Amino acid sequence: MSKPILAIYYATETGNSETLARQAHERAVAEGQADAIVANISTLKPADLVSKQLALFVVSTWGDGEPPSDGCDFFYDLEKAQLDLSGLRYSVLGLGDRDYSDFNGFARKLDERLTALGAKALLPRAEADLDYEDTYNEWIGQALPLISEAVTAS
Ligand SMILES: Cc1cc2nc3c(=O)[nH]c(=O)nc-3n(C[C@H](O)[C@H](O)[C@H](O)COP(=O)(O)O)c2cc1C
Repeated sequence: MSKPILAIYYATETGNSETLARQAHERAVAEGQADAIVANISTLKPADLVSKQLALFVVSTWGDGEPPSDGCDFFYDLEKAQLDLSGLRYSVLGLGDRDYSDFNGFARKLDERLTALGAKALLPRAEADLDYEDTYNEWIGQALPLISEAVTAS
């Protein structure tokens, strides 16, 4: 199999998740993942994930535990899809607000669905509140060494 390329996807309504995903991408490139890509989740079809080996998802939650609008089509299709994602290692960072009853509901549903399709979590889902910087820094700080290890071992 070819060297894994890191793909970072974001789903956002007001841009916070995109900002963090782009920061994560810059940091990944600086730390050696030169071919890493960053993209809106709306550009992704669930079947595309079958051929991916490493992915990070930065997603917010809207409505009451729902995806932001750019994540709706992807997640609707992912819920219906019957795919073997056992070749994929991934992690989800959720952005939310603890004042909502379904805190980080979409991040949780996405994580659970990826696991149900056979994908393996590189590290547990992180759930950030409105002050998301510390949670983001801790999550990306843990994720990137694991990604480097996975690339080196492949
Ligand atoms: C109308 C509205 C609904 C929201 N619903 C939820 C929710 O159900 N659960 C949650 O954890 N956060 C909820 N949030 C908080 C957002 O997820 C949070 O502000 C996040 O940082 C937005 O990131 P984005 O700019 O990437 O969309 C909601 C915010 C608004 C304004």
